[in-house]
Amino acid sequence: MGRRLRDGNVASHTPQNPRTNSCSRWELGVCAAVMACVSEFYAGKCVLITGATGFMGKVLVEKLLRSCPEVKALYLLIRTKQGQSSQQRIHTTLQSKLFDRLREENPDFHKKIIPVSSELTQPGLALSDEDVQTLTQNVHIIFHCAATIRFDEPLKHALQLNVIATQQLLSLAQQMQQLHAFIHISTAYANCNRHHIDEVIYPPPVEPGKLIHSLEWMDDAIIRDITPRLIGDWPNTYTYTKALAECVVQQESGKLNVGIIRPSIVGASWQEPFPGWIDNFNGPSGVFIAAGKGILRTMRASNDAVADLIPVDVVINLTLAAGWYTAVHRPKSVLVYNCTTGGINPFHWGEIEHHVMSTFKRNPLEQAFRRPNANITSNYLINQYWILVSHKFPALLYDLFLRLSGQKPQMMRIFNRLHKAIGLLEYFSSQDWEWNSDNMNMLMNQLSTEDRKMFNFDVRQLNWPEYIENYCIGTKKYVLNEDMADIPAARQHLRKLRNIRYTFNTVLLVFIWRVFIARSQMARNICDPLLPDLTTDTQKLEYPYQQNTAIYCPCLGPAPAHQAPCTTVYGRMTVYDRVWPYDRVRQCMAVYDSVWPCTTVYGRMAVYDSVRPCTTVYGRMTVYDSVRPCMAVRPCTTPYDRVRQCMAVYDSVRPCTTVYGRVRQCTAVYDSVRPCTTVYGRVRQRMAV
Ligand SMILES: CCCCCCCCCCCCCCCCCC(=O)SCCNC(=O)CCNC(=O)[C@H](O)C(C)(C)COP(=O)(O)OP(=O)(O)OC[C@H]1O[C@@H](n2cnc3c(N)ncnc32)[C@H](O)[C@@H]1OP(=O)(O)O
Ligand SMILES: NC(=O)C1=CN([C@@H]2O[C@H](COP(=O)(O)OP(=O)(O)OC[C@H]3O[C@@H](n4cnc5c(N)ncnc54)[C@H](OP(=O)(O)O)[C@@H]3O)[C@@H](O)[C@H]2O)C=CC1
Repeated sequence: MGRRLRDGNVASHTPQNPRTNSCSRWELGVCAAVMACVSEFYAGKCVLITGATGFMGKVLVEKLLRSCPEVKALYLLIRTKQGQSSQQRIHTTLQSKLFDRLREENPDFHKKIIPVSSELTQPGLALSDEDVQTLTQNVHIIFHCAATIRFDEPLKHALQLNVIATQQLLSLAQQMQQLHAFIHISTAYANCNRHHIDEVIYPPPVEPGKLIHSLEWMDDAIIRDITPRLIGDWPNTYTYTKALAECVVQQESGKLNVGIIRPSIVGASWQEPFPGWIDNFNGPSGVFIAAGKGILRTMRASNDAVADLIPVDVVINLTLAAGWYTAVHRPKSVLVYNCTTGGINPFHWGEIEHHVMSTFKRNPLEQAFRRPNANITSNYLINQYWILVSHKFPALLYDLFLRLSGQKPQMMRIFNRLHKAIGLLEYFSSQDWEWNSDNMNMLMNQLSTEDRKMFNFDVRQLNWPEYIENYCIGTKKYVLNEDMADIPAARQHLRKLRNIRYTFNTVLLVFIWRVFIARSQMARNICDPLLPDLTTDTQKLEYPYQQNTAIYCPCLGPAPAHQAPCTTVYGRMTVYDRVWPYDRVRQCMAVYDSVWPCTTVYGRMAVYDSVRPCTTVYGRMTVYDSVRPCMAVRPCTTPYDRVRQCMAVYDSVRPCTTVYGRVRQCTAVYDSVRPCTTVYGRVRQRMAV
């Protein structure tokens, strides 16, 4: 148990009423020792909440109204947005599925909600005088959740909302006559430039007042240029301004009772109001969805790094309990609560990957782009390779398909956005931090048995595989609004995708084999010995070339004597094209065949000799042999087999083991034709003779 002093040092913390189950009757006179102190504390209280239309704000409003039904009023500071007033916006927010359980239990819950129009980035929070008066007279507890959580927010705007608005809210709080507690929601990553993070407010990277003053006169372009220098060790403007906000809270808290909650990565609900509730793409949710849709195949993350996820209901339960504790026990200094799981019940990104993939295979998302199969790696190059092969290449192909079918290409655009988003998250998934959570434990010990159940934030009980499964299903149901009844159709779609993949892979393999491997001697040298030699001993004796050709023609049988496969120009050209796509040779052979199509080896040799009598072993043997084995060996019916057969014959003349040697061997044949300055000229000449 430790209390933090304003100078950031840790001191031993003794609650002002150090009883077991210390529900303090003496300060606010609200509860009995084993009763639900927290909910009774909120009875009759007016609570001000900022950020109530946001992810955490909504869960806070719901939980407060459901578990503290005697709360008097909730003042929600909401800005007008997209032409909707704060009243209309809260009305829309309350329609969310999140409030279904509350609607059932207490249909009149909305009567306690009082929307107050407020733009937090404006002077005086843009509150009307009347609203200021109402708030200063009535509010007992403030929960400040509003913030910009975008990692790419321009520094000036992030500062305005996360720091200046906090400052203004604190000065409004100072005017409040009945305020018991001010709870500020920060983030566990406010000090992510450190590896070990205690529950203290660390010295700010820069004096917030000075920075605010400097940025006031600078134009946006200058600020953009100096932002990387200003934020230094912090990965983005969000974490940087959250660190400054903590400092502002400490500086401006005066006599207020202040608590700071630092959640790590807030995920879907664990238990309340129902498992798996989530309504946005932030943090890991977007990554899970992208992986479930089969779009995301690779991401940089460390398998062994702790994934410090924390369910949103855990954060809200802790926040409400901290509100109670701060008001009742009035710690002398700002108390910071690191609300994390890593130190208590660690789970790793590698395990998360496994459970996310297995859940989405069992409960597929609709209209997946590919079968879910994402892998994380900490290696930059491997990740880049997979981005190229598994992201960009399929995106290009799909866009090509869309273009050809008259639609607008979109896949590359989606991938670019995804890469931007995951690029911003990688900092958090590639390393881990150690957070001290003494104050969270202390607060748990302060709760009555009843409260521990009602405001449960004991993450030791969290069963990760179950939680991740509910989380993934939650993204399907509440973010993508997909119906669970349609899962069989989604599975069918995955099966279709699998068949398409098998077909595509087979075609690709054949293509690669024919275009690259079949032309590479090195690859053949590797592959050929692996193929079986099915030649019988008799065949070997009868026809020595079969020893060379057998391995290329595994289904050898005695060939009919008259068989002469090289009978067409096309077949002949194909053979040459495969061996060496050299236009002149093709031309020559085409000319020969068109002049005198030969069906026997002797005939062919005669043609050859009529153009240029072969005087070299290479030239002679190669031409002769390339024809001869074809006549004896039957099963080589494809051009590809034929080429291999020919090459085997070449090898029998002078086996080559290097690519270079191979090329030379081939060119020896061509060279015997080459002395003609032009082939046509030569042939015409010869023909004339
Ligand atoms: C299976 C693999 C398993 C391995 C998993 C590994 C996972 C690692 C996860 C690490 C998470 C670390 C989080 C650290 C959090 C720090 C905690 C906090 O305090 S603070 C809390 C954390 N704060 C944050 O997480 C904020 C991070 N987000 C941002 O900063 C910005 O949204 C942005 C820069 C990413 C995109 O900006 P911009 O290009 O202007 O685009 P818009 O904003 O306008 O949105 C465009 C579209 O994209 C959608 N979408 C949004 N986010 C994601 C996403 N992550 N992804 C995908 N999609 C996303 C969005 O819904 C929208 O859809 P639509 O409406 O068009 O259909
Ligand atoms: N989500 C997470 O993973 C984590 C969040 N946190 C902290 O929790 C808090 C809540 O986060 P979360 O709910 O996820 O964030 P959301 O982005 O979901 O919600 C932000 C809220 O702030 C409000 N807001 C933003 N700008 C203004 C403005 N100018 N005037 C009035 N209201 C404004 C938004 O209102 P509007 O609807 O009008 O935009 C919205 O209600 C933040 O302080 C964040 O730093 C900490 C750790 C992790």
